[in-house]
Amino acid sequence: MRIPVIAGNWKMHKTISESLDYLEAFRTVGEKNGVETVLCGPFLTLPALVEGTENSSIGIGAQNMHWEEQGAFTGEVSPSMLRDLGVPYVIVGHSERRTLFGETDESVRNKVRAALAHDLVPILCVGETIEEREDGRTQEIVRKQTVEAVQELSSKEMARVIVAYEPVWAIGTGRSATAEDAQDVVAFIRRILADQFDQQVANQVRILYGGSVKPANIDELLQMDDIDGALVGGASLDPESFGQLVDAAARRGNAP
Ligand SMILES: O=C[C@H](O)COP(=O)(O)O
Repeated sequence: MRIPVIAGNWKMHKTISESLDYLEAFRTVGEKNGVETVLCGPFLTLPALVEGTENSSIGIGAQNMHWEEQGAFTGEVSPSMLRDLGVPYVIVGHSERRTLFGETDESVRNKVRAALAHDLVPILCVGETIEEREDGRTQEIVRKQTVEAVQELSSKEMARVIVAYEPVWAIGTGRSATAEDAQDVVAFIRRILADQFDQQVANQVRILYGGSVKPANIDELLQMDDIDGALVGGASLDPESFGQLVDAAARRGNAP
């Protein structure tokens, strides 16, 4: 059985002291058996988040990293720096990185490989824009982004990757994909993984949905066979609502 994942992406929100206040409130609601809970804060908050979640099951993630070990890359953070800090997860290829910061399929591939080589779990984001969806190109885009990112991995490496399907038009817009539409694309990603690797690997990989996930729509999303959790932006900023999402995943995990 795939363990559900609820990952919060704070994006460029929260100072160190705000992060600590958040943890104070979240620690009691965020730890649930059978759910992998992850908080991805801005780089500066990561040491406080790692320290503040010691002896808890809450995992901490970065929102980006460079793929090189070290070098003349002003402003960048390397995988070994994250590892050294005790950060186990990293978001890779978020659409905001792709569209606002020029991230390419090639850099995403390099980052996925580097994350795995440093024993970090990459949360690989893929998803189409509204124009691509309206042109009927969702599958083409999602296939390209997925294949380009994972094509050089071994099956063992692939099984450790978490994939997040995030249609760009649903991010921060309040307009979530319907659970059925999200399921269709997530199932399609699983078929791509079966083609690229094998069915066993495809069955193992956790695939999340992201895009305007909130307490009001999480249950229907989690009822879908192939959706193993959520990558959450806005609703992860409030410990109460993020806790409700974790609760929903715990209920799903406990369901017969
Ligand atoms: O990484 C998270 C996604 O971009 C979703 O953001 P959102 O929940 O605010 O739509």
